[in-house]
Amino acid sequence: MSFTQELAAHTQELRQQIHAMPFNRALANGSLSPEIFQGYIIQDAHYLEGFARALSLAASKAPEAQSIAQLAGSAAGAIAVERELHAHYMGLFGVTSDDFEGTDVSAACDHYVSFLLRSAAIGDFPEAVTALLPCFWIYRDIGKEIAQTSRADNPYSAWIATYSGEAFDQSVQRMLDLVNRVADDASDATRARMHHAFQRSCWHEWRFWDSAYHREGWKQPRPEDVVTG
Ligand SMILES: Cc1ncc(CO)c(N)n1
Ligand SMILES: Cc1ncsc1CCO
Repeated sequence: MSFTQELAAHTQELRQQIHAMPFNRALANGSLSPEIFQGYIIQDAHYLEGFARALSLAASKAPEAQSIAQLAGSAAGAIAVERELHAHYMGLFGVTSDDFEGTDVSAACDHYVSFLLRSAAIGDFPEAVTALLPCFWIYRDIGKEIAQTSRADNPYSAWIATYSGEAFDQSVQRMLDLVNRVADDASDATRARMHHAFQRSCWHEWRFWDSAYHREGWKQPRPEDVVTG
């Protein structure tokens, strides 16, 4: 079994739960509320910028030239997707740049990006690339699965086409190959840290969609929890 197959086996339940989320079911049949998608796409624009920064940091730590180019290329790819997909949907749903500028990053988005940046900045290269893998892999799984059932008139078909498409598939495959090569040379202790980073990022993927679906911002102190007198 390859290392990435091991990662998949250890996270099977959570990844299946992600497929079953109401956000993804509604995206698949086109019934997802435009307000929810709008909130999601604004957070995802923030996310992709942070993700590209984390990829660039990981690129700077790569042990050989080919991986530097691969990770930096994915960083450029993420910014290109951010521009195209987000401009398309922001136009379609009437999100203005003022709406975007005026929407603070959500707690879930901030937490995920902080985790990726911390893994890339403080973790070693194996940990960094494994933390970054679910962003690629889970989106390809979800994109391909949804593409099988989605109708051509689905309002979210541009999103579905991006993540089920050939170009994205190639970058996901290169990332899987990279993580498998890194794991081949890694000690048991390093592999254990890679597993942990992967599980954390899978959880963040779940949380990002859950938070978008429930339109969560930043939880605040409850009045009833404030003790007076
Ligand atoms: C939260 C999130 N994870 C992964 C991707 C795909 O890169 C994305 N666009 N957003
Ligand atoms: C992971 C990822 N997500 C959107 S673009 C991209 C990199 C494509 O190379």
